[in-house]
Amino acid sequence: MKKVAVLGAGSWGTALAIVLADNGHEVRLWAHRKEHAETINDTHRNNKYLDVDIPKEITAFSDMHQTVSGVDAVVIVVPTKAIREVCSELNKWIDPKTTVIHATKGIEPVSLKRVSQMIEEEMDIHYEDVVVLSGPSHAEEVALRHPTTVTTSSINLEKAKHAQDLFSSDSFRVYTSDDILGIELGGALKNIIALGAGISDGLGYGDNAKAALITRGLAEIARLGTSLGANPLSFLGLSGVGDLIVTCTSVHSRNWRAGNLLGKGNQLDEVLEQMGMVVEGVRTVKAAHQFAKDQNVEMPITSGIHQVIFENKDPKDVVEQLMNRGKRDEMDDLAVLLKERYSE
Ligand SMILES: NC(=O)C1=CN([C@@H]2O[C@H](COP(=O)(O)OP(=O)(O)OC[C@H]3O[C@@H](n4cnc5c(N)ncnc54)[C@H](OP(=O)(O)O)[C@@H]3O)[C@@H](O)[C@H]2O)C=CC1
Ligand SMILES: O=C(CO)COP(=O)(O)O
Repeated sequence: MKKVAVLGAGSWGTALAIVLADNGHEVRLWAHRKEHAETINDTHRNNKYLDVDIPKEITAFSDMHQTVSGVDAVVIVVPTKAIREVCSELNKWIDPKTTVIHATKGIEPVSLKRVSQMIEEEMDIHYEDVVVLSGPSHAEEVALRHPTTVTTSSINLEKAKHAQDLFSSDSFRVYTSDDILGIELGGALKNIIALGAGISDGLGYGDNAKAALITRGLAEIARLGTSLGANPLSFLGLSGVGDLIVTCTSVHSRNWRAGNLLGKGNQLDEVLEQMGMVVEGVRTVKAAHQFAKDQNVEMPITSGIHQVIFENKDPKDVVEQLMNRGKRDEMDDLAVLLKERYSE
């Protein structure tokens, strides 16, 4: 049995805390609001975020020092916009030997940093030692112990394996990878495509359109990721196509649901207010749009979703624009990227 701290008491932090508690670990779940931690301890429920009973082995805290003292691992699961603030506080109290895992899916606008890079900037930890946990895993299903598969990835494979050992169970199968770049990008960028799948459904389009978005979305994710140095095969894995499928097709997905409301004609502000939970794709689309320009990589779907969300463009016009792009060979650029990578 290990002591593990989970920072972030939203839906995903709570579900991951349950996986760890089921594995016999002593789990400390940190909430940034004192009243939130007290409610979890008093009721063993976290109703706003997840409709399940929380095992007694999980204790909620709001004091960071108490939360992380003596733990073997810390799992950071706050929204991307809170990563820097939480990590800079964590850095005051964490023992340098502690394994640092994050399960957040986003890219920071303007700086274009991935979460592991933000962690390195805010903490006394080498980037190589940070672990990400990512894959097709809706909190609602994980909390019901439905079969789920994810990947833990770090340049330091020993750390990725440590995370694999902590989380692996009968219902939660964990693979490892050393391509943290590809795993983080896959997990973050799929949220943009899920917004698009929701918009498409909201407009009344069907399964053909969604399959097109998933497949061509994967192509542009792989295009950007490979141009940044990720292993193209990672995008065929759990944190690539796996997470794209689950997020674009599940009613649990907040990104899909937000997109669906946008497609039905609602305004972004009212959609986000209605959601009440984090919709990471909205900030990530800003970052990816900038990334694509900087890298000179074509990301037409991302650009279209940016136009709908931030440039007030009618989604139907964006669909028309996507359908009427110049004719091309399906594998054009991907074949070139793969050839470049494997020709040495
Ligand atoms: N939900 C899911 O199924 C999955 C989510 N993820 C990823 O996990 C990350 C977290 O998402 P999720 O748990 O779903 O989000 P939720 O919207 O369910 O919860 C967000 C949590 O973060 C807290 N929070 C907000 N701001 C801060 C802050 N400044 N400091 C500390 N805590 C803060 C909120 O607290 P309060 O409300 O009290 O302010 C709330 O407890 C995201 O990157 C998401 O993409 C990944 C896989 C699956
Ligand atoms: O990442 C997720 C599932 O793997 C959760 O996606 P949403 O944030 O869209 O709910």
